[in-house]
Amino acid sequence: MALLETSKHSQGSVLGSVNPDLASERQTASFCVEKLTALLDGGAEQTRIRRAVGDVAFLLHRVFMRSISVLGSDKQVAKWIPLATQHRLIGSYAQTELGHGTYLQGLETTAVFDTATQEFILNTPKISAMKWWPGDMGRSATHTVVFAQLYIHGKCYGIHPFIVQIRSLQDHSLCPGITAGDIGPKMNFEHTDNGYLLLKNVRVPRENMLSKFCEVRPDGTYVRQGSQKINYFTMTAVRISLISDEVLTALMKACTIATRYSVVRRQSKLKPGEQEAKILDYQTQQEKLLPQLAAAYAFHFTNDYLQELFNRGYREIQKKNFDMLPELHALSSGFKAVITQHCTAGVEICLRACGGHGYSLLSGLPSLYTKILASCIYEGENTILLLQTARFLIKCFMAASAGQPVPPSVTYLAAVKHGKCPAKNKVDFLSPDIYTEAYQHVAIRLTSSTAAKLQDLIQSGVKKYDAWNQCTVQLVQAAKAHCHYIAVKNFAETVEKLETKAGIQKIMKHLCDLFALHGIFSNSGAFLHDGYTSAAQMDMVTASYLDLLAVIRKDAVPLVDAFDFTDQSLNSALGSYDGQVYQRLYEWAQKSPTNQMSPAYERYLKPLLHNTLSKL
Ligand SMILES: CCCCCCCCCCCCCCCC(=O)SCCNC(=O)CCNC(=O)[C@H](O)C(C)(C)COP(=O)(O)OP(=O)(O)OC[C@H]1O[C@@H](n2cnc3c(N)ncnc32)[C@H](O)[C@@H]1OP(=O)(O)O
Ligand SMILES: Cc1cc2nc3c(=O)[nH]c(=O)nc-3n(C[C@H](O)[C@H](O)[C@H](O)COP(=O)(O)OP(=O)(O)OC[C@H]3O[C@@H](n4cnc5c(N)ncnc54)[C@H](O)[C@@H]3O)c2cc1C
Repeated sequence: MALLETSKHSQGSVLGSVNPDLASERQTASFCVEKLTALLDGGAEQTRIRRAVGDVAFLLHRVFMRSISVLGSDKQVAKWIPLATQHRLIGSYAQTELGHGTYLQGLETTAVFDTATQEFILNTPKISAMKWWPGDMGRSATHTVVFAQLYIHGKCYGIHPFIVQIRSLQDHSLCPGITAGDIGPKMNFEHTDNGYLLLKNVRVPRENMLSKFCEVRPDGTYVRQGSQKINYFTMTAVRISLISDEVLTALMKACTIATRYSVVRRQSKLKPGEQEAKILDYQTQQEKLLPQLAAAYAFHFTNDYLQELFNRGYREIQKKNFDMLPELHALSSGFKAVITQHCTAGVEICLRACGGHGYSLLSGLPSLYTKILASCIYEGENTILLLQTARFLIKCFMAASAGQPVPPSVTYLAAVKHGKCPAKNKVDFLSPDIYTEAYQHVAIRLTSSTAAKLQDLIQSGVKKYDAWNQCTVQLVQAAKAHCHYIAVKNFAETVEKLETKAGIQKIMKHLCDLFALHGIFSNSGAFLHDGYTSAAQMDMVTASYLDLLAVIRKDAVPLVDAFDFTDQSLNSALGSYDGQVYQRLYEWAQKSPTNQMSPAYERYLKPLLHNTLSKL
């Protein structure tokens, strides 16, 4: 869809004036929007830089670069990263095959080391081994990181990454032994040419196996530092980057579009005798949109926490200390799944909250939704990743129960479980201690009860793998509860440290309360299950939750303005900064290709209509 004239800056208007209904929402902000934007960017200087650079178009190219930067030796980084940074090559990440995406041990592409020529010979032994899905592989990429089973002197060492040139830098023709193309149409993911790749006796030099942690010496000796899963580390890195770069941005854009539209759209009479109400004045509309807004802020701060943990873990790994890797894998996996799932559902809620106009491509919402839906699948299908988190939780729960030390994010598993929620009235549920403890209680209960079921099954003679499979639904629940507890706890701790001036801490506290209470309100069974909270206390949660909607509603527009998206990046007739919705819808519709005379008229309609004419 063509980008029609929109203001280049988030505070501009090409149509001259800002819709008064939207303008009035900006006069009553309880906090400084510019300061909140700076907080989200990590400082005013970062805001200035971001505004200057604009939205960096994300290519799979960065996943290629990330593979080399985390798995490549210093020499390989020095050689390949400058070429990729200057776009003197276009990279791709070729791991998934037609027959395997999740089960990496099952990948069938082979890389056999030839000591005579000091090369690896890569092959696609059968159709199911064909690389299938790699982004930019279809037409664009000149190079790719291929994940293949490494064989030396007939012994398999598991999957390893190899840099392979697939297209000529002179004329973009396919290199010898390479067959590649596009995998065909997808559910609106056309901005990337996902492709297929077949390898037939493709030879690459020994230096092309990424060798920061694993190396093949000239005589064929294999040397590895850290666990064999270190070759999965790119995925850990991308899962964390993915959250901010792709998924959270989509939710923030959807919240911006739906919120601005909801103060411009007037529909039905709320107060008899007055003009039609802004749809955001309806409690149900607030209950659709404001928890999504709270989640966007919550997960922004969760991502800061993950990024800090990753940076710390990566520094340790570079010192060859791999102790943090399991916790990093468990958290990145769990949050990639929880946040992609929540943001996908959130974007859909925003789309549906805009009525018919939300369904128009001109709203920008359908393309946000279909694009973000893919994030629940790629970079690790969500169920698989939640089971990885659960595997870590069960291991740590057993260790904690035996009094052994466990990583910081799971020390709570050894905490004494509280019998009952101490809240006496609805105000108590605005206390982070009260709701954080409630989330902790549920997380401990789900992990401990599933661990007990697992143990009972095994002790009753069920094979371990069968017992595990019979617990996977509850293991997924435990993993989600673990992540929600950490997200709530982290949001509350972050708010505690915020500056009180400029009204930022107050509005963030309201959003933190809303995020936490929305989770309890919409998943009340988990909190009522063992009597930890009573039905009366659940009524208190509901009362505080609904009160918060009215409080936050007043700041809804300033809260989305703080995301600071330009009209160009929103690409939405409903969400532009000036709120001139109807004018833009009409203008954009007139210019839409759907308004060109269809060839079907000449071929089908005209003969029919002329035939009718002759009969009238
Ligand atoms: C700067 C960048 C910008 C990016 C900006 C993003 C924007 C993005 C835009 C869109 C871009 C689309 C990009 C899509 C790109 C793909 O989709 S790439 C392909 C993604 N594919 C996957 O994620 C595959 C998922 N599958 C897997 O990871 C593995 O098969 C599984 C599920 C972890 C199982 O592996 P396995 O070898 O069978 O291992 P398993 O027996 O389950 O576990 C063995 C041990 O390994 C450990 N382990 C497993 N994995 C790991 C790991 N990763 N780390 C550490 N330990 C691990 C386990 O914890 C376990 O430990 P213990 O419990 O034994 O102590
Ligand atoms: C838009 C898009 C872009 C992509 N880009 C890339 C790329 O650039 N590079 C790349 O290498 N790959 C890419 N992929 C592939 C992607 O990584 C895989 O599709 C993903 O890892 C899921 O694997 P799969 O397709 O084999 O699904 P499967 O694993 O076959 O999943 C199908 C179903 O089986 C279930 N299942 C599978 N195993 C288990 C189990 N052990 N326990 C319980 N349930 C199980 C899953 O939960 C799921 O419900 C992309 C995919 C998409 C959609």
